[in-house]
Amino acid sequence: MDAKTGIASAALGVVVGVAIATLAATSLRKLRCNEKKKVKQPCASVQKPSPSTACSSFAEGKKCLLKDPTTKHEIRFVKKKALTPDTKVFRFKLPNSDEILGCPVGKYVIFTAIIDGQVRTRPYTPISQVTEKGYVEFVIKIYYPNADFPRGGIFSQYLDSLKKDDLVSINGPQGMFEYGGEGRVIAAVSGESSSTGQKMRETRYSCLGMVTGGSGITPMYQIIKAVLTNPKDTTKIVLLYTSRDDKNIILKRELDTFQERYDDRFTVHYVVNNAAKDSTLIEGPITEDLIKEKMPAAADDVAAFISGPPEMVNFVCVPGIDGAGYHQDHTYIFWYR
Ligand SMILES: Cc1cc2nc3c(=O)[nH]c(=O)nc-3n(C[C@H](O)[C@H](O)[C@H](O)COP(=O)(O)OP(=O)(O)OC[C@H]3O[C@@H](n4cnc5c(N)ncnc54)[C@H](O)[C@@H]3O)c2cc1C
Repeated sequence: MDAKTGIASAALGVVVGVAIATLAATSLRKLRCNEKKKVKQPCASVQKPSPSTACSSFAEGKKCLLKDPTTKHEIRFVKKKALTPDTKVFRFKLPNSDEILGCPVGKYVIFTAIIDGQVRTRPYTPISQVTEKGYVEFVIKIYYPNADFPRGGIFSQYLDSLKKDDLVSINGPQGMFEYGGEGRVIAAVSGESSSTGQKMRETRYSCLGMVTGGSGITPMYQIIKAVLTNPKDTTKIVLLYTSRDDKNIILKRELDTFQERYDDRFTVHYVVNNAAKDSTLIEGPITEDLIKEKMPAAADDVAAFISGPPEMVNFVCVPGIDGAGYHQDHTYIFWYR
């Protein structure tokens, strides 16, 4: 498969891709990931045996709900809290209080529900710590009806209508790669899912450059949290995050707190398409040039992570990261659709 078109994900046609090529550079950034001299292949890709399924790579003896990617489990809706005008944190209880979900950092689960008599499925990315017992949280954007979309989003509105103690069905984990801690990215070779026990490639990075937009922040946030809250993890992160306007920046408070607390390791650049008059943020739209300017300089120990709406991913992020010189082996795309 063409690296730039991504990789077809197994069960539900969720397309995740790995992209990019060639050389280039970057310019001024607050956080510099490449202060050390660039060394050829400092963290070269290492072929490793499959980390097998679900919990094994991070749970160490913990009891997991998700043991194989296709089995469905019911989780119970507990509560939700608004983050922005159309985004909420949803909290669900796992069947047993002594078990963890079993979804590695960077992966997602599939929700299934019967809505208006039809079986519907959608992927969502947990944002709670992977070691959290008894519950799981998701940040979900609700697509409310508007003039352009009179029905709005089917599944997100269904989730928004859940009452306390309602059950929803999930299965997983799904996804092409996971963040294994201390800079390690574990990716399936040849586009196969790691959940199938396929051959894996593990690469260690000292820096992650992330480009994302809207609810595409969820996998990035989970990785950022995993990196920064692990005292053994010294990986640096630069996040370029685009939103509709100043009020619709999902998880901004949490990201700002991370930046204050870990300013030597984490930098976030917010880009807003309709900036408020007094906005101090970068005025959008996000462009290839902005990506080249803000991303860490490409190197073998620097990875590019991309997620967001497909138009942004395809027409801005991929060309931008490509132009910044990231090699396809070091570029990981969560393809939202
Ligand atoms: C791997 C992966 C992980 C994901 N993780 C998350 C996550 O953690 N959190 C999250 O919120 N989403 C996530 N998504 C997106 C999610 O799966 C759904 O696509 C999303 O919730 C929309 O589903 P829906 O059924 O509500 O909309 P649909 O009914 O599928 O609507 C289809 C499309 O219509 C358009 N639309 C409808 N109403 C509006 C509106 N009011 N304004 C603008 N456009 C509109 C949108 O383009 C929308 O995507 C993820 C997607 C992928 C592929």
